[in-house]
Parts: sequence; structure tokens; C-alpha cells
Amino acid sequence: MLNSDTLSISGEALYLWRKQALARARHAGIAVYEVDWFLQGVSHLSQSELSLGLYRDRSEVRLFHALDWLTQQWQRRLTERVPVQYLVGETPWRDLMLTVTPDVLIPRPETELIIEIVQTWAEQQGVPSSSQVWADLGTGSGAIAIALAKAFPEAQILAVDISTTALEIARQNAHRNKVSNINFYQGNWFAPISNWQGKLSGVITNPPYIPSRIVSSLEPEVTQHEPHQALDGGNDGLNDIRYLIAQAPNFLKPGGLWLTEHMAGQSQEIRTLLARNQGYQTVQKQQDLAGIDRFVTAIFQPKFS
Ligand SMILES: C[S@@+](CC[C@H](N)C(=O)[O-])C[C@H]1O[C@@H](n2cnc3c(N)ncnc32)[C@H](O)[C@@H]1O
Repeated sequence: MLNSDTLSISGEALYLWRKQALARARHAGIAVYEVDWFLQGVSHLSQSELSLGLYRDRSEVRLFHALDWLTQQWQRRLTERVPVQYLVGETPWRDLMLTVTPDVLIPRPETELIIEIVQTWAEQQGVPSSSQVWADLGTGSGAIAIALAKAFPEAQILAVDISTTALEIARQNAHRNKVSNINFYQGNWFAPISNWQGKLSGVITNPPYIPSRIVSSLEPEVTQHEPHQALDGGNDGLNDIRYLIAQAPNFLKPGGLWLTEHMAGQSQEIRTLLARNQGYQTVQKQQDLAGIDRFVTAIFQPKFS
């Protein structure tokens, strides 16, 4: 929702607008379900009300913008390939509603699983929530940090990003989702949290991991609209992950969790990097819901502990 002003049009007018938008989406090769994502973002209508046309007979349907605005924005979706989430300015993610602008990566559904992995691990460890300190490195919209803050309301969450503008959105999202147990830090990975050495229960990250040569060949929605800084992981995509593997042992408590998301095909290389580092034990791959190896976890267990 971009503003709180509402405008009314007849259900029939919206029905005709939607019909035309669906036809134009089909013609442009854009998935037709995106029309309803868009309309849900600019109205209070639900997916089923839209798809079943339940609003058609209403004399008034409230919209957050005039129909002309909708037409203009839908045109930007079709011709400029702006993602719907940036057009409506928000996206659902887990049980959160997050503000998104082109300053932040649109959080992806596969990333949602990170929270389950961390929760399962924390339950197995039996560590009291009040003594936990989790770092979300490369927080972007704040998605992971905020979901962790809700999952562990007594824990402390450190959310780091190099992008000042992304951090501003992450702060807004924490406020919007009513969590207050997050501290935000701007800077390069561990640099702004250097006083947390040896104190973290877990280092959780979804860093840039796309090989540089591939970035420009991704869909225009990604390459032309999402922040490059969120995507490009250098030559083999692993520059940041390599750095984070090397640095995390300085920051994790013995027994702490290391977790990264990664691109399909990178799991083995990441596990090898972790296994070569003396500090990590129990290196494991984890799959996303599509059965693709998507995450690697390890436990920091220095030999002397
Ligand atoms: C793939 S995005 C992940 C965003 C968010 N965590 C998510 O899952 O949707 C990577 C994030 O890392 C941040 N980033 C890139 N390089 C960084 C660095 N050197 N230090 C801290 N953050 C960095 C980017 O600004 C971006 O927000």
C-alpha cells in the first residue's frame, strides 16, 4: 500500500480493468496471476474475491489509487518489467508484510525456510531464548532479522547491511511488524559488530551469491530493478560466502550455528570450504521446498573448546 487515501470505483469498472490487464499480461508473456497480486496490493480485495469476481456487483470498490494510476503502473510492469512488489511497495513474506523498494532485494519464498532451520536447531540445543544473539548479515528488507525477532522475542538480533538505504527500509519494516529486539548496523559484514566477537549464537546470512557473469543474464525484473549489490557474488559467486566462512569463527560462541543460503549448484563447494576450516563441525546441506540444495549449516566447534 503506497498511501492511505482510498478512492472508489464501481465493481464493474474494476472488473473491466482486470479483464483488460489479464489480456495485456497474456500478450506480454507476464504470468496472469500477477494481475491479482497487483490488485491485492492496491485494494482490500482478497485473491478469491478477485478470481471469482465477487466484487463485480458492488456499487463501490475502494482502491488506494485512481484507476489511471493503476493503468500507468501496470504499463510499467509490462514494458519496463518492474516487479509487482516494487509497484505496490510491499510483499508478503512468511507471516509478515514487508515494505520493499528498489533499494532492497524482494525477499524470496525459499528464504522463508531459514527461520524453520534456525528454530529447529535452537530447540534441539535447548538454549534459552533470552541468552541468544543472532546476526543477520546482509539484512536487506530486514526479512530474516524480523522473522527471527518474532520467533525469538527474548533474543537479541543484530541486522547488518552495507547499504544505508536498505537499512532504512529494514528499520521501517521492524517498526511496521512491531518488533523491537533488533539493532541495526551499517557496514561491511562483521565490521560494524566487531564488539560482538565470541558472543553470537548464530551467523545467519543470505549474501550475494550469483556469479558476476550470470547477473546480467537474469530476467530484466532482477537485473534492471533489484540492487546489484544484493546479487553479485564475484567470479564464482562465492566471494562473500568465503569471507563469511573465514570470519565467523571470530564471532560465534563455541557451539554456535553458521547458516548460509546459496545458489543451486554451490552446496558442495561451500561444504568443502567449511570442512577445510578447522573451526566447523557437523557441516550439513539443507534443501528448499523444491528439493534443491539451498542452504548449508555448520556448527562452530573449535578444537580447544
Ligand atoms: C541477497 S540480499 C539478501 C537480503 C535479505 N537478507 C533477504 O534474504 O531478502 C544480500 C544483502 O547483502 C547486502 N550486502 C552486500 N554486500 C555486503 C557487505 N559487504 N556487507 C554487508 N551487507 C552486504 C546487500 O546490500 C543485500 O541487502
